[in-house]
Amino acid sequence: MAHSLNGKVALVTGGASGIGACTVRSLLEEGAKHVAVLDIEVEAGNVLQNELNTKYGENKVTFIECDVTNKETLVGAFNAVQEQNGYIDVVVNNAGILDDTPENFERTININLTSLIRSSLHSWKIMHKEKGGSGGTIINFSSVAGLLKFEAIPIYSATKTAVLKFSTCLGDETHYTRSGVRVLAMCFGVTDTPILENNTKLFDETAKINFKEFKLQRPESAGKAVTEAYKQGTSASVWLSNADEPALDVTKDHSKSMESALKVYLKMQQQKKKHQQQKQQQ
Ligand SMILES: NC(=O)C1=CN([C@@H]2O[C@H](COP(=O)(O)OP(=O)(O)OC[C@H]3O[C@@H](n4cnc5c(N)ncnc54)[C@H](O)[C@@H]3O)[C@@H](O)[C@H]2O)C=CC1
Ligand SMILES: CCCCC/C=C\C=C\C(=O)C/C=C\C/C=C\CCCC(=O)O
Repeated sequence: MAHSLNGKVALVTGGASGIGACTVRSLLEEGAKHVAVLDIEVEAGNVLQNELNTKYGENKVTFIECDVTNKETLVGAFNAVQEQNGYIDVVVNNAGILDDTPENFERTININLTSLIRSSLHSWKIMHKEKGGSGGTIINFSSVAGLLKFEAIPIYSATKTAVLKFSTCLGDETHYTRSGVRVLAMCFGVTDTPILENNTKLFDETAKINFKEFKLQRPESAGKAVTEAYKQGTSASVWLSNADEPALDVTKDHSKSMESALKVYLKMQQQKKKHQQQKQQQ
């Protein structure tokens, strides 16, 4: 059965830029009644809110300044959205960073995994049919780094693998039957967003990739894939959004994702090897 976004209230963490902002746009395109954007980037959040309220009508989007790692602020933001809209039907846990430096790896885990779990469990509590809720959907952002092996980013990859496992367990049919809470996982291939600018903060400097040489996925394709997965996905399903191709359900066959993703990443591996050889020759 296809699910509809018409009239739904959604909350997107880290929704002020990149894939999150494109997800906000796609949710509104699909008829969402209201979208709350939680982010630490106040200027970008306000600009997005104003732009989309002009386009779609007053009070369609609310920006809330929120660091997802702060428990009180996160729960406060959920409460504010519930008070304003009566309910939250869809939670998109998008906020994430890629910083595998030894100095900052704990923040990467905290944002990408701990806060995502906290947000999911809070959403679960609100939406759970046996706890007074009416069901809903949680969409958690993993990555091709949760499906394939990218040795240059071990910490980021660990968080994304854990997100994948957490989401497929929480969304399992045994839970879904009772909770009415669908949990989906999205795996994106490399997508052209500000996260690439932090490509300098790598675990291993020799792995530096020049992304300018590749045709990267457009963030709009990733945002569209999120709403496609929302419409079609069963609970605990895993979706791949790579190279601007339509969203692909890879729950049963992760090798499909390999097939699609490897075309791009084999080329990256070659570039990396060349870079390493050049360094050795210096
Ligand atoms: N761009 C890519 O190639 C891929 C991205 N992803 C995932 O998609 C998600 C979004 O990434 P992008 O849009 O690419 O990055 P981005 O850097 O454009 O967006 C991330 C957003 O999260 C916000 N954010 C960061 N820390 C936060 C915090 N503590 N509290 C609240 N908001 C916070 C940022 O301000 C920003 O608006 C991340 O989870 C990322 O891991 C997954 C696969 C590929
Ligand atoms: C090596 C750092 C890549 C930085 C790219 C920026 C963001 C990507 C976020 C993702 O979730 C995508 C996941 C993996 C990166 C894909 C390819 C990098 C290849 C790295 C390698 O082979 O060494």
